[in-house]
Amino acid sequence: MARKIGSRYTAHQILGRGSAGTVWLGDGPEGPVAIKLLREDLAADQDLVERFVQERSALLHLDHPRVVGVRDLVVDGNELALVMDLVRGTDLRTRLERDRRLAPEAAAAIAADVADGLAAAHAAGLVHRDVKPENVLLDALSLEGPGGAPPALLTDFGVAKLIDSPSRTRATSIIGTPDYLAPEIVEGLPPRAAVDIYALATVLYELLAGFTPFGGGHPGAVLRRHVTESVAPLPGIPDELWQLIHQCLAKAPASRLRAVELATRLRELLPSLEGLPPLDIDEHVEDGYEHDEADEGDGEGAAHGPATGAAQAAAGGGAVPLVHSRVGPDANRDTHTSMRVPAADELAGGAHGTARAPRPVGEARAGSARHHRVAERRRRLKIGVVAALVAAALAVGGWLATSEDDTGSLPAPAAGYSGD
Ligand SMILES: Nc1ncnc2c1ncn2[C@@H]1O[C@H](COP(=O)(O)OP(=O)(O)OP(=O)(O)O)[C@@H](O)[C@H]1O
Repeated sequence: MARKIGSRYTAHQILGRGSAGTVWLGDGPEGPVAIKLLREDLAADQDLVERFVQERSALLHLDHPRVVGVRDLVVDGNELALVMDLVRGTDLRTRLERDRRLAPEAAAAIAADVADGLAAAHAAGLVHRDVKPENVLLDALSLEGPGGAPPALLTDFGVAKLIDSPSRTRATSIIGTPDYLAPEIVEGLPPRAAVDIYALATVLYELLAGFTPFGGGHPGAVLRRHVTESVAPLPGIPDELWQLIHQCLAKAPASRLRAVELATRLRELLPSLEGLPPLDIDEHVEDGYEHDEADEGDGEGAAHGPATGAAQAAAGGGAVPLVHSRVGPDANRDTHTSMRVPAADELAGGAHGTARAPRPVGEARAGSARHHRVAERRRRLKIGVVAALVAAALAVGGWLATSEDDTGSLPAPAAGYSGD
């Protein structure tokens, strides 16, 4: 059902829902648009509305082909809406869920597009603060680029910052999505452009690997890993591509490349990545056995229990807002996180910490998406084995009860799995 947004826009149909609100397909004086209608509780926040208006000109002036343009900001009674360019296509999360991993050329091309968008934003003094696959839209109507990748556009500029108003978060809170948060944010430093580079390198890693480098398990554990753990090269990854990712995942913000350099370096690499297939990195994990003992021996999963928050979302391929959603679409959930900044000893592992040496590549971390896929497979296997044993026992019992020919011999047991 159509609804008016301010005096100039009409929203027709819901395109999707995020944690900050609902995105509608709409139209305005210049044709079709996407309208992000912020959640009521956000729209009712006076401080947020003021920031919204303050950000107005910065957002409206960020005009770049790799950034979803914000055309208008509407404050109308209790409604707060961002009117954006309409992108016909899907978001990168949806593509990743479909393909699980992208070929290096396509992954690098998409990351280069996003880096271009970030370069323009950073030059304008804007930090995105929430770079993740959900915030990258793929334009299905334009010509495909290298590796068959559709042109990518970065969206949701300014939203993380808007949500980060003093009345909504305290000075010690963290804003962002845990898997993509740079270590300096976890340590409580103000977010600068380098946080976007770290998040983009995380996205690029995820496009290649199918999982993020530090995700999985309790959100607090994810934050700590950003600060304490290093990441090993993905098997089979071209060395130069790995060097770029590695440099942009540096703990020290100053060691990371700037967006414009990253875009250039990625584009320079594209010819050498042409035709390479997606990395073949966790087929053995898919088989579900090779690293089980190591996984289960890692106390982290045990300490935090199975598939809480981040791991559940990661297992489903989704990003991991620290504040869990309430029931139902567009529920009154918080955007991103209001988690406090961990103390130094907690980051270092502390008395109850779980800091560990870097894992060998390919090993699933307890609590990670892969760990839970393995654990789930093992659980199903166990259920199957128990069911088979019960069936066998019933069969034997039935045979004993009904056998007229009591020779003392039992039927041969059915062949079945006996391991684990
Ligand atoms: N400009 C746009 N054009 C077309 N579709 C869009 C546009 N912006 C967002 N969408 C679609 O609307 C949906 C919700 O987007 P939204 O930005 O609200 O949430 P999100 O980024 O997925 O999650 P979150 O806000 O929790 O980070 C997404 O599926 C996205 O594909």
